[in-house]
Amino acid sequence: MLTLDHITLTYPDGDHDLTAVDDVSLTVSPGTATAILGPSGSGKSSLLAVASTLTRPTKGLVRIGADVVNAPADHPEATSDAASARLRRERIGIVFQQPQLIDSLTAVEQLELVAHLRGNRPRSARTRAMDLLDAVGMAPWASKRPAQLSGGQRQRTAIARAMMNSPEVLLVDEPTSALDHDRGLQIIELITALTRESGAATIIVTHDEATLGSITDRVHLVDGRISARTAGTTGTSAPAAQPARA
Ligand SMILES: Nc1ncnc2c1ncn2[C@@H]1O[C@H](COP(=O)(O)OP(=O)(O)OP(=O)(O)O)[C@@H](O)[C@H]1O
Repeated sequence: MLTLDHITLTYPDGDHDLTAVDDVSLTVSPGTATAILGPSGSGKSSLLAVASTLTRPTKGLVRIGADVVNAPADHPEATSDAASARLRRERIGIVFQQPQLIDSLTAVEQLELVAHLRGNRPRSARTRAMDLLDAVGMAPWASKRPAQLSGGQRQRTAIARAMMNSPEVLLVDEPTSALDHDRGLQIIELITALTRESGAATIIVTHDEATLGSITDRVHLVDGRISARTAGTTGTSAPAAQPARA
C-alpha cells in the first residue's frame, strides 16, 4: 500500500512561497493503478516527485506499508538522503516522461544494469531482463540500442527497467505524451497488466484522460488540490474554500 498523507509541497518564489501541492492525501492499494490528472501546472509532477522520494514534502508523510519513506527533513521519522536513494532502488520503480535510457547500452543491458547496481548475479539478471522484455513485447529488440528504437519501444524498455527490481510502488510520469492515441492506450494497458501481475501500487500521471482505458481510479488536481476523484481511491484534500496558493 502506498499512502500519501496530507502532502504539501511549496517552492520558494521571490518573497512568497508557491504551493505546488496543497494538503493532498491518497492511498493506492497493491495491484491497482491510480491516474493523477490535471491541467499543466496543477502539481501532478510535484506530487509524483514527493511520492518517489526525489523531493521531500514541506508537510506530510509518504508511506509504503507501515514504513515512512519520505518526510520533511526536520520530521523525527525522516530518512537520510542515502537511505532514500536505497529505498528508491529497492522498493520504487520510476518511469520518467522521457525514457532516460543510456545511449550506449542495448535494451537488455539497460535492465541488467539495474540488477548489477543492486548486486544481483549476472545470469539471473539476464533471465529476468529477457522475461520482462518479453512481457512488454520488446524481446525481438533486446539487442538494439535506444537510437535504433521507436519512441514507444523506448517507453516499453523504460517500463520493463522500472519493474526489474519487483518494486512495491511504480510511478509513471506522462507515459503517453510522445505517442499516438493507440500506442498510448497500449502502454497504459501494459502498465495496468504489469501492476496486476506484480502487485505493485501504481500511480500514473497524465493530462490525457483519453488514453486511460480501463483505469477507473482517477484523481483530478487543480492548483495543487484534489478537485474530484472517481472509483476506488481514497483521496482527500483540504476544503476547497481555502486559497489554493500561498
Ligand atoms: N522546481 C520548481 N521551482 C519552483 N516552482 C516550481 C518548480 N517545479 C514546479 N513549480 C511550480 O509548481 C506548480 C506545479 O508544477 P508541476 O510541474 O508539478 O505541475 P504539472 O501538473 O506536473 O504540470 P505539467 O503538466 O505542465 O507538467 C507550477 O506552478 C510550477 O510552475
